[in-house]
Amino acid sequence: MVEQSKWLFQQATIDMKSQIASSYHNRRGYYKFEGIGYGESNHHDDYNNNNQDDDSIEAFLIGNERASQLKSEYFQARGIPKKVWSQYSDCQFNQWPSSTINNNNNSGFQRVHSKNSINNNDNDQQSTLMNNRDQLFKSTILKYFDQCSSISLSIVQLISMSLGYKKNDLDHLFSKNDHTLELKHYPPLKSILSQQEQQPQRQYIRMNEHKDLSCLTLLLQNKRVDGLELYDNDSNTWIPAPLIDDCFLVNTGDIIEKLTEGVFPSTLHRVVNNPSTSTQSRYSAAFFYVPNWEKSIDPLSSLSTNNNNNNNNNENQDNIKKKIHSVLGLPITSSPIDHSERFTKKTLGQR
Ligand SMILES: O=C(O)CCC(=O)C(=O)O
Ligand SMILES: [Fe+2]
Repeated sequence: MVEQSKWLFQQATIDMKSQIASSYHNRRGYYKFEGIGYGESNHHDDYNNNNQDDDSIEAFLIGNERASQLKSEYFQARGIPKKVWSQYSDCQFNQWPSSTINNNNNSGFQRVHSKNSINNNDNDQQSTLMNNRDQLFKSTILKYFDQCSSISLSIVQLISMSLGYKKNDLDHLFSKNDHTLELKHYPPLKSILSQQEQQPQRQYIRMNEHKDLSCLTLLLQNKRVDGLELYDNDSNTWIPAPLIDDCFLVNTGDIIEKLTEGVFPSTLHRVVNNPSTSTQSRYSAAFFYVPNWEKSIDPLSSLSTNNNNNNNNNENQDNIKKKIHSVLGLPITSSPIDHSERFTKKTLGQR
């Protein structure tokens, strides 16, 4: 996975990244954001700025590849024919880096990789190699997405059993695998490095403290470059999360806190710049495991009373909807909640 991140963030050119740039209508794809300290400005349009001194964090976001199925209830309720679901602006779709669409359009990606080409034959070979590289990226990421989905389901099932409920009591919430995977690249901080010469021990915040609005987050970090810190409520201190080879870090999010009525509280965390690794890039892959967008999020304990307690369910649904919308700063509408909205770049500075 880290190899795939390195390929996308380090080898793809600005042109290639801009072709898969996320937008207001489709937040999936590539974008940059300012994560340091309290800087909340987003560099949404800054992929055109190829400034080597840019300290912004780069991100690439995908969701379930079968995007149009995720909101089937929504489309059906509005009588929208299935064949046009994928064209609706409500439908987010994955954007994959592709050298094939770039081959003949003089893209930066092709230019970089054709530098050593001597003749057309070489160019063809280069294209084939690049095609294979794109496909490897896509297949690895999609496989990783699927594997994270199954691991997360197993963890949720363990949580359910640990609280005395049936193993499969929560399964229905996740039947569509409507999750989000976000790769991130924290480049070495040029601006901070110069300040560090004066204060070598000082730590800098690269992503502000926040709780994830997911059920669970599986976090993969590259070896040796740590930086994640968790807040310990007992000692009121930040504790660095040690890097353990071949292990995920599993963060609990707001939704599991709601489902378990606080038994599994949402973890407050942040990313800092470890002074000893300031000169290195940090890569992370955060998999946000969330319920299907149309599901209401009710405490597990309400399962037995669900059938005769509809008013209460609506109240719970309204409360979580208000919470999500207040975090996002979005208007409250009568549409079902799109849980994945909270991972947009708009929220990153605030989390
Ligand atoms: O990059 C990391 O290690 C953490 C990222 C994170 O907390 C998030 O994206 O919510
Ligand atoms: Fe997070």
